[in-house]
Amino acid sequence: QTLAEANVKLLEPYDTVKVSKIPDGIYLRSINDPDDIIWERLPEYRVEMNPAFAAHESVELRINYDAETTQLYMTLARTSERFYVRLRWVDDTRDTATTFGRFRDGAAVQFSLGDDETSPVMGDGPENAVNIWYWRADDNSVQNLAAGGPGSTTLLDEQPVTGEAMYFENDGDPNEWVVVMSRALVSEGAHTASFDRDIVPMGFAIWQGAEQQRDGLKTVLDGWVLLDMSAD
Ligand code: HEM
Repeated sequence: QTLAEANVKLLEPYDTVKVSKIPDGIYLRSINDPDDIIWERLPEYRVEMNPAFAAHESVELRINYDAETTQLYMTLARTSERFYVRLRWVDDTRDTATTFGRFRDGAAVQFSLGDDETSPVMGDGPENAVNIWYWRADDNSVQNLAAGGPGSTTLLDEQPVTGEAMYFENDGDPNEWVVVMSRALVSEGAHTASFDRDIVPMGFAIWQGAEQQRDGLKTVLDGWVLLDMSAD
């Protein structure tokens, strides 16, 4: 465990975490600025990410269950208008294109549209769907998706989620991606997660492009983190 890890609280699946409130009148330099000083003032947490189990055979052939768990660092915040998640993780290489044997880096968060009984494996059927925000390093955009289990990922008509990423080549320390995604708290549309709830179950996925990760081949949090939205 590095010093950086020791200073950041580890969240286990099904832990509750309070979403920080950014006071009214405080603004980021730009809407999703990954490098804004505000992030240093808010608590950061981490979760341990493990390879997603093989949902189909082609994943089984490529998966490396012995791979070390990776750490995903996160800051969870809201203003009176928007919800923000800032993700940070070590990645030696910046993969922004899909070429032979290499794929783009990516990150996604998912929200249960119901409670934490919904499957954290991207939901389970149309009645137990999830809303996914999916950032990809190739076009640096965030897609607003819905899924009711692996293989059912659908691009939604409404695209209210925005994001921005920065890749830091750190002198002496490992390189890392920092990605901020955000959305207005109030957003219309089918399969759009509501933040007007006491508890919002949230999940996480990371794709390391240099390790051929794409689709189901990725690291995930095995379960939900329960967002406590009550801060004011
Ligand atoms: C054990 C857990 C999981 C398994 C077994 C799994 C499996 C899969 C499979 C088989 C696919 C390819 C078919 C498709 O596009 O639907 C896929 C794609 C995808 N998954 Fe998952 N998944 C898991 C967890 C997650 C989590 C936690 C998230 C988000 C936080 C997520 C987000 C996505 C996204 C965005 C895609 C589309 C990727 C692309 O277009 O390259 N998954 N997953």
